[in-house]
Amino acid sequence: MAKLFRAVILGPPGSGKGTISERVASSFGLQHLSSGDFLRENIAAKTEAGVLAKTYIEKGALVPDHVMTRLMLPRLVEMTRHSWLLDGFPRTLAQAEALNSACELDVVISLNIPLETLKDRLRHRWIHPASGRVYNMRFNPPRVQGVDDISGEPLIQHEDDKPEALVARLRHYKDVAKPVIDLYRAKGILHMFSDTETDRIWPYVSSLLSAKIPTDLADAQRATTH
Ligand SMILES: Nc1nc2c(ncn2[C@@H]2O[C@H](COP(=O)(O)OP(=O)(O)OP(=O)(O)O)[C@@H](O)[C@H]2O)c(=O)[nH]1
Ligand SMILES: Nc1ccn([C@@H]2O[C@H](COP(=O)(O)O)[C@@H](O)[C@H]2O)c(=O)n1
Repeated sequence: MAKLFRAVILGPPGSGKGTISERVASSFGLQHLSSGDFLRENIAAKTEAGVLAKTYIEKGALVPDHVMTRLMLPRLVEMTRHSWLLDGFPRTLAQAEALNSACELDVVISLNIPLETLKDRLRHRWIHPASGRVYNMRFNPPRVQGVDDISGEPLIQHEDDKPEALVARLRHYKDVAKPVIDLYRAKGILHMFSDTETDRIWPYVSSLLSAKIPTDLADAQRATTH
């Protein structure tokens, strides 16, 4: 069986992790696990972790490391037989060390996007909660404003995308992300991408993964996901 491929995508809120992760999943057949979406699923299901996490997310704060690790690592065990791309976790050094003790990563992608670009993107982000489909009134608008293209259900904006919560998220992200980025740079697996447009970053991410993911694995993964 071809060696499985494990990757992480890092970046501040609004940097395009979800957008690029969907393209990676579609192009290379990796399973995309978004920690933010998984948290929101747990919040909606009123699980113990979800109820606790909600109190932090509403304040634009990070969920404590032990809660995130206890939530994410068992989910990764369920995905043991798949190649995957992890989005939004790890967010802190403690989370990165917990992840590193559980599995070996092949690639870490880090998105470096200007602050004003992030603010503008999140101001115009609309989401269909049930599916997690993400829209942007300037980048990928829905056919009908405020309505999900597939289900016809209403779109919402995340509370923590609102400007007052966003400033806290962005300031805090910088403080906690640096040691994580330094850790993966020291491991020699960090690949940093900087631009204001996802469409300009994507070709470089795609080339990197094409070089790193064994062809037989990519073909096998695509076959299972299409
Ligand atoms: N204008 C513009 N919007 C973009 C671009 N790339 C992504 N977006 C939009 O910007 C918003 C943020 O993109 P996401 O992919 O959700 O970013 P993220 O890093 O996953 O954000 P979090 O979930 O908050 O961590 C979404 O509404 C995207 O549709 C781009 O190149 N230009
Ligand atoms: N490792 C993480 C991941 C997420 N959070 C909290 O969830 C919110 C939404 O996450 P997105 O990836 O969709 O932005 C985020 O703002 C954090 O409050 C976390 O605490 N730790």
